[in-house]
Amino acid sequence: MKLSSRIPFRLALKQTPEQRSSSIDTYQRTMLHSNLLRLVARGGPKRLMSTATKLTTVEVNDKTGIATLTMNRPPVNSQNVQLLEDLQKSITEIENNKSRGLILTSAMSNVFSAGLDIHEMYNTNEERLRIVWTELQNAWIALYGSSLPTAAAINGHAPAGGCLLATACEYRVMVPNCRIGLNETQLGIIAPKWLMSGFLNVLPKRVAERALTQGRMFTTQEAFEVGLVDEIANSKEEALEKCSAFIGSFAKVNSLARGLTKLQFRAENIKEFEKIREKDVANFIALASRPEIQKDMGIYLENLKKKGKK
Ligand SMILES: CCCCCCCCCCCCC/C=C/C(=O)SCCNC(=O)CCNC(=O)[C@H](O)C(C)(C)COP(=O)(O)OP(=O)(O)OC[C@H]1O[C@@H](n2cnc3c(N)ncnc32)[C@H](O)[C@@H]1OP(=O)(O)O
Repeated sequence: MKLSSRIPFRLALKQTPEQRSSSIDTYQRTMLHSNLLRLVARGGPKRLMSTATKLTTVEVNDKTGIATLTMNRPPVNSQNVQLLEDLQKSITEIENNKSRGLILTSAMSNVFSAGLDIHEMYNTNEERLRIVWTELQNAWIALYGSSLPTAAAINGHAPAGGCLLATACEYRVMVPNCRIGLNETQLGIIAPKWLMSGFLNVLPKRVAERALTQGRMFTTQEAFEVGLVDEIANSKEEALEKCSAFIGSFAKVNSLARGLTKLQFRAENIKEFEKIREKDVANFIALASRPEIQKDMGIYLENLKKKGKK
């Protein structure tokens, strides 16, 4: 299955009759392929890999060779240093074990990830802020710069850092009635350029600029309509199946050629990021230490708690 051949029927209708019949044909082949993969994914024995991690698990499907990396930090997978480090360890392990692809998902029932753990940035010292931001950078680059096929099965809300992880992947499938986006401006903060790269990869510049300046959180349906997510699934299981089908679409492609091609698309963003990463840590520390930002964080945390008690 070629990626370029994944044309939904609604787009196929706008094509010439020749294009349409070829698209429908490839669409049917795609569906057949994905149904086959689903059968394999369901039936395939799963192997838990030996990750020495506390907050992530890795399961490899022996039949498909696809690894599922699950974040498991209740209640909302907020990204503390431990989770960010565990993500990196698991990604490295999946790469070293020559899995055919990586699916990122969450063990929570309604949240993919709530983004950075605000507690880790509140009332703390510069050294801790340095570690938090460096580990966020490291986790992002491990995922964004991986040559493996990557997909996110977004089985719940994905604000801020949650959206960052999802958009570092090549493909996104999301369950209904959730929200995803980079809401930084709503919080009175500015996301640095590298943090927007995944978002800018998948959205037209104009849509991305508006969403980022508004701090917009898209519903699942809205995210699908603008292309922030590629498919909607009715359940986590279906999302995992659709992600497997996406990764399976590379079955007949040379993996080295595929990986290098992917990295060529991402090289400029990665180079820019490497150039500024030290300075970016210093900027973050300066911003997060500001008394008014600290005050806002305290208020934000209080409001989250109050909302939780309602
Ligand atoms: C103003 C603060 C900003 C920080 C500024 C830092 C400096 C600048 C940096 C610049 C760039 C930043 C890049 C990335 C930033 C981030 O990722 S910041 C985090 C942004 N995340 C959010 O705004 C999401 C907040 N959470 C929610 O909206 C909801 O929790 C949810 C994800 C939609 C889930 O809802 P629900 O299932 O109803 O759960 P809740 O009841 O709301 O939450 C359960 C408990 O979890 C706590 N919690 C939620 N999110 C966080 C979090 N991000 N960090 C820490 N804790 C969180 C929540 O308080 C509840 O706690 P208890 O009441 O104690 O159970």
